Amino acid sequence: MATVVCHQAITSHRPSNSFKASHFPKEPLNVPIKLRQKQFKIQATASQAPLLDPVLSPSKNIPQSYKKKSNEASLILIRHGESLWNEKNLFTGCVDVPLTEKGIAEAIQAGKRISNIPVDLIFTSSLIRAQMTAMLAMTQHRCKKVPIILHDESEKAQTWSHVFSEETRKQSIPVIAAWQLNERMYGELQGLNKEETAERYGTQQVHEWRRSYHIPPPKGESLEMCAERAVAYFEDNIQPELAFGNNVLIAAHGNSLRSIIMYLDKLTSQEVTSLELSTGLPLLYIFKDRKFMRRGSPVGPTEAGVYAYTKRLAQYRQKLDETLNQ
Ligand SMILES: O=C(O)[C@@H](CO)OP(=O)(O)O
Repeated sequence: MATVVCHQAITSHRPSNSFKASHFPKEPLNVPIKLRQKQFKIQATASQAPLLDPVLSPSKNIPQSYKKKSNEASLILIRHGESLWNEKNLFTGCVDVPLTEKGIAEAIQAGKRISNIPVDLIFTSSLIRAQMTAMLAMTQHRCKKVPIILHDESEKAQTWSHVFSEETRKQSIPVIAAWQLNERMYGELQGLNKEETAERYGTQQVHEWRRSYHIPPPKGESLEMCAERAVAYFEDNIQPELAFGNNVLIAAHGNSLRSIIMYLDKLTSQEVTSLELSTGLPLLYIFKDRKFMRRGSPVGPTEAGVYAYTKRLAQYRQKLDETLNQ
């Protein structure tokens, strides 16, 4: 299988000038500073360690910010549940529409399926359907932590959303909303009915707009253009977190996730044309030794197979069982 998008070396990120150097604990260079700034903000006056999962954290006394948490991490991808425009069969793209009742149920079901898989950090797009999906899925997680959206749109938003209790911080999961993970911008197709558009322009033309890698819809983004921002964001902000040992959940969209999966699975531009993602379906990857290993879709919390993915995941589930049975 040819490699279209190569795994690039993880680059270091320097603190921006606007942030005082003294605010930065020494960290592995592969930990994105921007993200740590955000984490730091939520940690406020606490220990300055990264947000840790107490279940996975080997020792609560060692400042975790100074060492890699683990050489293995889980990555869960979820396409949002059905939206009101999916239901109406309209091209949606970057139009910000919410989930339907069915979409809400799908998100909750996805949450049940990943409820025993560790999540330390959540990335969503800036669109409500992805954010709703992440939040609803997390209501089912057995860790019972609270997902908290980090607001960095202004200094004031950052300051006003500080959390001043370390205990509370430990019981929370930061949620980072990034426009780069938004759905592909569908240009002049946004709001049009898919079936009517196929009748007007021909099935073949509409299929090329929807699924080809290089061909953009009128005044919109091709999958290639979408990949330029979504995969770059993944490489710069998400992969370093996985390399650090943080377990990540990404809730995003059909096409932004297709571009990320193309990168993870090293699909060719031809192969990605037949990649379809169902709404609300979680997909699990294990990141180890700088490689992504696809593990399919977790079936459900009661299925034994889910816990056989890796020793680390089995241990996590066992710890959850012990903690919750106490
Ligand atoms: O309308 C959209 O934004 C997308 C995802 O729902 O549609 P398509 O499957 O055609 O890429």
